[in-house]
Amino acid sequence: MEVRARAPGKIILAGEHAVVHGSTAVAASIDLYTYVSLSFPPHSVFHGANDNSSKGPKSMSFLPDSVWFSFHTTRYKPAKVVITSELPLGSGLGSSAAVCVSLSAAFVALSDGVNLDRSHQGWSMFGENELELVNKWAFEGEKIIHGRPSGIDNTVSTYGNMIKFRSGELTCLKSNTSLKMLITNTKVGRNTKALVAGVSERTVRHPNAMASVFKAVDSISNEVAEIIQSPSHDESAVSEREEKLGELMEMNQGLLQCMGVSHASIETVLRTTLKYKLATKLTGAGGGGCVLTLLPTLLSGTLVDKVIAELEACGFQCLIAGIGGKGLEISFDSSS
Ligand SMILES: Nc1ncnc2c1ncn2[C@@H]1O[C@H](COP(=O)(O)OP(=O)(O)O)[C@@H](O)[C@H]1O
Ligand SMILES: C[C@@](O)(CCOP(=O)(O)O)CC(=O)O
Ligand SMILES: [Mg+2]
Repeated sequence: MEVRARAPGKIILAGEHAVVHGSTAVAASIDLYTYVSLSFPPHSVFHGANDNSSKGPKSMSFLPDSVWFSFHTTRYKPAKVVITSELPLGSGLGSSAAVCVSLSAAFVALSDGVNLDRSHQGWSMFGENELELVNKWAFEGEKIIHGRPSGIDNTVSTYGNMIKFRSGELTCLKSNTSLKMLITNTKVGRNTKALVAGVSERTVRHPNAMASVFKAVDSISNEVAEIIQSPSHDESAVSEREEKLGELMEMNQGLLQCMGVSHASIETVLRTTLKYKLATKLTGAGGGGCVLTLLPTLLSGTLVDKVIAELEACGFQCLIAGIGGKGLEISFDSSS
């Protein structure tokens, strides 16, 4: 029996870092995935606890009040885990959450006591209870990688869509029109754990100033969420909405700079896109990594190509991903 799980990456439209300190943030899943395959080789032999020749869970059960697996320690069975990812790692697109979500999902799918139709062909979704369970486990995994995660990345990777998130509470945002974002990967490596710790240290040094920054970000995120959900029936309403969103992205970027998480490479992307009057902000932890540029609906394809060419000439990598799609999915293969 093999189970495959796939979980998407994400972009944060507003509120990264501040969300760790209780502010609202807005995020959307993107159509780039991390895949986990978990299989038990056929005819594998169970080993006793004192037999060190093979390690791995025979079966798992969930303790309702805890958020991690309970392994049966008396007997072991070898398992093979293969992880592949379409996401660049450590770039702000939530690869850490995607690997935690997909890995947790694979374990949940094969654990005892979970009622699933394992004969179903192709990708399928978990029920509400399983999603909640996976999200909790993935949050525990994010704690190992991020140190102090807000939970927004694992939540949007689990549930997909576009979400508003604050202190563990998520609201699904319903948008009538699509948003188009250019994602520029500066290819400057960085580490979320270190950047999140840096913001916390600055908060200790300047508690009042930082509280005001986080409050401003909270207002920005709430306004972004409102705009995303506002009806925009005609062209002028769409343009007005895009102008407001662009302005809020620029304001958010200014506040991220206040938090100390921008970078020379991010500033280069900002300057380049500003020449085309396009709004840009970093996404994720910053310090390099990926940057978002809002592409207005009426912007010509030629102009988009020109911006991309100029950014790529700086050594950056550009992509346009589908946003707000599906979250976690699983599939079973009983023949293997
Ligand atoms: N496919 C993967 N396989 C193994 N580890 C991974 C994978 N994807 C992410 N990680 C872990 O997550 C880290 C990157 O997470 P992070 O710094 O939070 O950036 P981001 O989540 O934006 O990609 C990697 O250094 C690695 O430890
Ligand atoms: C900076 C932060 O808001 C998002 C981090 O995202 P990423 O790991 O850079 O993809 C941290 C968090 O919310 O846990
Ligand atoms: Mg991460």
